[in-house]
Amino acid sequence: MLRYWTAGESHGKTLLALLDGFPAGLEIDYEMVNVELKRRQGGYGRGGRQKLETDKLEVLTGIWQGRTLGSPLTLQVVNADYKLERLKELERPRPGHADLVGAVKYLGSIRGVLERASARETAVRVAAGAIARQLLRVFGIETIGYVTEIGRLAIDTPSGSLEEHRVARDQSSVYSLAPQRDAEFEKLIDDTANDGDTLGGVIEVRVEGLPIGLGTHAQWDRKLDGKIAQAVMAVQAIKGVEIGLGFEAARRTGSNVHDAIHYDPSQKHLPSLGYTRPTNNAGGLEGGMTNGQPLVVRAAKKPISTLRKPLDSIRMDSKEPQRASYERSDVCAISAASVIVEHVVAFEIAAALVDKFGGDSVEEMQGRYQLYLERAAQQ
Ligand SMILES: Cc1cc2nc3c(=O)[nH]c(=O)nc-3n(C[C@H](O)[C@H](O)[C@H](O)COP(=O)(O)O)c2cc1C
Ligand SMILES: C=C(O[C@@H]1CC(C(=O)O)=C[C@@H](OP(=O)(O)O)[C@H]1O)C(=O)O
Repeated sequence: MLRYWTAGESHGKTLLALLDGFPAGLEIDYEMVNVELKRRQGGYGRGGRQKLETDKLEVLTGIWQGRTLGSPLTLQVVNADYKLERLKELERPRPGHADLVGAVKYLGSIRGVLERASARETAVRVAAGAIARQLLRVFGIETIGYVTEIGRLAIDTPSGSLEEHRVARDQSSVYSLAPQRDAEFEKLIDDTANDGDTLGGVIEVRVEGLPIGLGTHAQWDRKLDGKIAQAVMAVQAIKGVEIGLGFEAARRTGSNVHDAIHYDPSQKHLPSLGYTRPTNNAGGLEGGMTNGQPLVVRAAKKPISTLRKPLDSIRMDSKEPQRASYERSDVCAISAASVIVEHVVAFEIAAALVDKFGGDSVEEMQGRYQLYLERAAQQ
């Protein structure tokens, strides 16, 4: 079983991720991970913190001569802005952040809660996901995440190859697939910031090259749609997850939702084994299992909670009404969230891949993967 946990506070010494169950024999590409860490730090609308940080991956355990050993991997991203001991308590909880509930629940301080609730923690989730993506690549599985909506402004997803999408996304200051519309989005973010307000948006993640049969229908907590939904929903500020048509499927009749099944023997050698679907409304998952089509996941992110023009709140000590606290903050972090969601989805796919083809090493997994494709093609 491949799984991970993270540790670390936003302004603490360091952030750690502990990956257990990662197979032996993968050569870790640090540069690829660092590119994703940098991308997560970027996107138009980020606050001052990102000028202080230059996130870099360190691997503390589980590798020898650059390759994974099959023993637990510990990933580290050090915080440049380490100042936790000097930081003061926040007196007025920010609506939408973990401040109020956390301080009540833990019978403690707002500071002690916000430090861990903060999305700074996602740096190591991206590192874990980027290493998972390197495992996926061995099996020809590729991922991308991009922004499709910011506030009320939307962009249709153009059809194109993953590679074309990557080029477009990497040219866009907001990580959309339509860099020519950046100015519109930047203006919206600037105007909102000038009003002392914040923005959220919608992200889409695509995964291509998936074989039929990752995940299972057999037990509720092993269904891959459920696992993906949990991983995505557990990203800070994500409030909705859709797979394929998602909520739109509820509004259509069955014949306008379900993807017809065709067969093309010339595609028998592909991971989709020759089964073709003229549409992909299911978003690549049926019965909690991958169906050989691209996985399409969307996530809705709420606006940032810390407002320069704060909402009503109270003082925790006296309970008298006061505006919520304000401290340095992002105005819009949807672009960063697109990187995070891509990587948490990638991790779940890698975990499902290890579940199905797992052995102790990548080489063993490859052997089992080939055997499965050969046998499944005879069904
Ligand atoms: C990439 C990213 C950056 C974020 N930056 C901020 C921020 O600067 N200020 C803030 O108040 N919330 C920020 N958030 C959102 C909070 O972390 C989040 O709302 C909070 O932890 C409460 O959790 P919940 O929204 O999931 O309920 C950010 C979220 C993400 C994904
Ligand atoms: C540090 C990151 O995001 C932080 C997420 C965050 C929050 O409350 O979630 C609050 C801000 O922290 P700070 O007060 O230090 O500026 C963001 O900058 C990061 O993504 O690397």
